[in-house]
Amino acid sequence: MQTQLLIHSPGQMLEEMRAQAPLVQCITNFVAMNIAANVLLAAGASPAMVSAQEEAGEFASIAGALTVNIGTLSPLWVGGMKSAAKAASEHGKPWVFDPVAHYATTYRRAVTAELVALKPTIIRGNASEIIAFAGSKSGGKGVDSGDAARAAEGPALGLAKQLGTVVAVTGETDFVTDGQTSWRIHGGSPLMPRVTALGCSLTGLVGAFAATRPEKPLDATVAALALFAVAGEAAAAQASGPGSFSVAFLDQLAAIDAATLDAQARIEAA
Ligand SMILES: Nc1ncnc2c1ncn2[C@@H]1O[C@H](COP(=O)(O)OP(=O)(O)OP(=O)(O)O)[C@@H](O)[C@H]1O
Ligand SMILES: Cc1ncsc1CCO
Ligand SMILES: [Mg+2]
Repeated sequence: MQTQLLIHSPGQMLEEMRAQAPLVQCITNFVAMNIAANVLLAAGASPAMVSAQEEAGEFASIAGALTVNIGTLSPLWVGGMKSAAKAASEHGKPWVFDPVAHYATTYRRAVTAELVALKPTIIRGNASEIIAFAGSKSGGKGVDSGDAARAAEGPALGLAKQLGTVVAVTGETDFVTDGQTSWRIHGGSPLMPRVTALGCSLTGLVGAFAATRPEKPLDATVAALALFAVAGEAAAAQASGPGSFSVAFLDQLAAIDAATLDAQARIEAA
């Protein structure tokens, strides 16, 4: 499709990311911790799950990027999330926010407002999460999306303009925008939402690409989503269900090279 319109092709970004193997600080939930670390390692990055308030800010100053995910939120997490986000901003490091089910409870809404005020570079969520930011009623059920990704494109654009961040909505088709330029990424598989925490893991991978090209958060996000889409499609072709998909997906994240990614990514200007 129109990959050539991106300043950096996803393949070129993948090569650069693997050459750098960036250190990505992932403050993610208890469910995602293991699969997210494996996804980053398979793709070629170096994850570190460092979240304690006593060290999260200091660590953010040495990491290439920070990712923050509120999936299993409790007071234990919040101090570390905030000090890491502040330190990342102060040191000019990109940070990615994954607002898991932020609409579900008063507590999640309050913590989300505090984190958004710390100016994430990129927000990555499913359709229900992005729709809820626009104040519209979303169809989400807990952490799972209940809305079509297409329905979240308008809210994503509005959110990107309002906050001056890159916003990515994932689902059957992904949509990424910085409020000016927008892309759709096709591919992936319906098996992906049947394996827990792949979205959380993708947020970590967005962090890895953003660490590689901190000055290009839009292109970096597109590259991460394109790698997931191509790897997901290839893994589904070999899988007989969510279990074997999960294994094949990690193998594909490691096996896909720059040329394959550029040849198979289906990226459309939106
Ligand atoms: N129906 C689908 N068809 C193709 N790909 C999909 C589909 N649903 C999700 N994906 C892909 O799955 C990955 C994770 O996105 P998803 O929207 O499921 O995240 P999420 O809801 O935040 O996940 P989680 O909270 O379980 O971590 C993305 O790469 C997305 O493109
Ligand atoms: C299942 C689940 N519950 C809280 S976080 C999480 C991982 C997917 O978001
Ligand atoms: Mg999610």
